Amino acid sequence: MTPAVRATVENALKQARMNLDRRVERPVKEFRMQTQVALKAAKELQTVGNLLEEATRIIVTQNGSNFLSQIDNNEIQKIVEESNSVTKQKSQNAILAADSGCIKDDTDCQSRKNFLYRTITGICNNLNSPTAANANAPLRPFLGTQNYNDQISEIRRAVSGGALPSPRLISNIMQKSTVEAIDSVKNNLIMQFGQMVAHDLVFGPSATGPNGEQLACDDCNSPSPNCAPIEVPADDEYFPKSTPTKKNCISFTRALNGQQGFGPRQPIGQTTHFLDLSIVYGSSLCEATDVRLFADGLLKTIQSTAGTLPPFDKNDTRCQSKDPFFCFKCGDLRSSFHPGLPPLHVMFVIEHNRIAREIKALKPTLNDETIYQTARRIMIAQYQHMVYNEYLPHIIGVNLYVSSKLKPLASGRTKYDPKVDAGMFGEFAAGAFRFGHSQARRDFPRINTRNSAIVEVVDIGNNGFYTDSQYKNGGPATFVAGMMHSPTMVVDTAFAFSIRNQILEIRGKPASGFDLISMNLMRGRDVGFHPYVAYRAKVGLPPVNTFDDLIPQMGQNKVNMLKKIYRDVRDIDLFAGILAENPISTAIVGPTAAFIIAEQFKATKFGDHFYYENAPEQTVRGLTDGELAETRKATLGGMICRAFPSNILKVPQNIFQT
Ligand code: HEM
Ligand SMILES: [Ca+2]
Repeated sequence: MTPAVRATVENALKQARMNLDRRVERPVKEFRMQTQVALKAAKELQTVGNLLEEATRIIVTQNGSNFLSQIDNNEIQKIVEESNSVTKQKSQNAILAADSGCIKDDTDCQSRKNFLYRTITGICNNLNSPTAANANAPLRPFLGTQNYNDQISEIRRAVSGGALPSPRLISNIMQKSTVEAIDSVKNNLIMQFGQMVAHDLVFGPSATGPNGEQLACDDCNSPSPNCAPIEVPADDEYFPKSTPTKKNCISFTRALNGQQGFGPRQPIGQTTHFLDLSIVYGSSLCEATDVRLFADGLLKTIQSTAGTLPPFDKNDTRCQSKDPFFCFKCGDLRSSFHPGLPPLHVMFVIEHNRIAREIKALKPTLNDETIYQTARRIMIAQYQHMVYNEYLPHIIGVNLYVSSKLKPLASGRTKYDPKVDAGMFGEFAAGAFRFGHSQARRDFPRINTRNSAIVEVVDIGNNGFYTDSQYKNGGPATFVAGMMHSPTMVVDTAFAFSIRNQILEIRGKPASGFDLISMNLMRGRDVGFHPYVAYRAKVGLPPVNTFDDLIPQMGQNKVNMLKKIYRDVRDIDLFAGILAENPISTAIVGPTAAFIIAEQFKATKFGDHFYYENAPEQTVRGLTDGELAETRKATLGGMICRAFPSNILKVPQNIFQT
């Protein structure tokens, strides 16, 4: 970088700091429910991210966008530190150390320990690029670039230059145009398992105020670049409607900006991007510490009359159910979000502890750490096998599954490719893998398998961060039984009432929650998705000039629906487009979602040094041949039977079918 460029950068940073000091970010007046809570390390990144976003804006305004190509982003970290314009930028190691009081990850990638077991944060998985796909790594744009109106952060606009239609309007029209349908074959466990996989891979934290405050983003005229309020149409049937004199908006906080160089806003994923059961073991060192018992390799549990439960999290301020029905502490902050999650979380914890006890019985002299890490390694291997062997073919269909080399081998080994970045694609995280929101039904019927009767039906709509139901009626096991024996919904453009109206609604306070479908649509714009049609070429679908060109993938009715929503075919949001596509053969999603999901799971498999089928090499101790042979026999059904032996006596032959 030339001295002149450097001087321009330093000036822009100085000016940006002053602008941020003057910027009014409105914190919420009273606490609001949220799932996308940013942890400490993400907030550290945001301090720099917000500064660089503002500095980019200044440079583009003053020097034009071409100037950005003269800036060497590798030098920016140092300049930011030297210019002292933010509290000293923390390096990755400092972020790890920021978890003071918690166990430490060994960040020396050359040390042997990291080669034996995965780190908690995912650091050192890729030895050439130690922070690739670790907790807080950036989301990767599927087409290589993001789409913002100003190339920096402003939400995409319609081809006409005006605003795109409100996501709530889109959600309403999709719902009205489609008849809700239940899946005639698949059960609700496929939805719930999918959400666990989603939470393992993705956690996009929301932006906060400069001091970590929750932002108020419900003012339709909010000037904050961290807010994108969702306008409620005048004919809305649930949320307070907009009127000719006053617009009403559903609150929407943008994804936390973790950009560490000049250029566009950069969303991040706060969990490890690897498929590594971070939902169980945590993605930060403090989470990992909180869930461990630190004796005999065990994880903490609670014994209740409803069976084994995860330990309490008495500090979760989002918890709506009161003492003694505390919310739970698991490896992921969203574990008490709705009734379907704690049962699967506790199942993994029970299985971990069973394996740990077995190891201890076989080798009584092993210490806590070794037992914990060994059990964790076996658990992750079993779970990866379930995802690749049992779950994925149902989602993307057998042909793509096989041609993408996602099917586990019957024998032999896979080969790790250090050139593959396992990091999440933004379009997977905030688009394609959210197909499950259309699978979600309104309720969770609980079944007592001893008499096969439904004992209770628990609605998602008034059970967000209420865990009282987990302590009653047979506990988690009856939820799992219910999921196995009740159907899931078809993936299409119709959604369950609670999903569209009552996410995180507080009991007795109608419209205090959110519409998940409009959040998905806005999230896609927030993180810079291109319009749906831009992805089709990569998928191998024919180009689109008019709405009618979409008929082969969507059918006339869906195309009519999209015409009602968008003025130009190039305006269609990715999430709306993929849900409007008809499923491909033997899949539950259409060609575009299937393609993005397949590409992601390829990266997740071949870019993970610890993927369970990889050959053991000098640097990473993979599974032995015997261990791998055992892992290849692992099934989700088997784990369910072992976790709930007194309640669940049999499971479906195909675990994802009723
Ligand atoms: C009852 C079921 C479910 C509910 C209530 C639910 C709710 C939510 C909510 C509130 C968000 C955050 C939205 C945002 O702020 O942008 C989210 C994100 C997400 N959901 Fe779901 N979800 C459910 C099931 C599923 C399923 C079955 C899948 C996939 C198969 C899935 C995949 C995702 C993904 C990939 C994200 C992004 C994660 C993140 O950035 O944190 N969800 N979901
Ligand atoms: Ca993970």
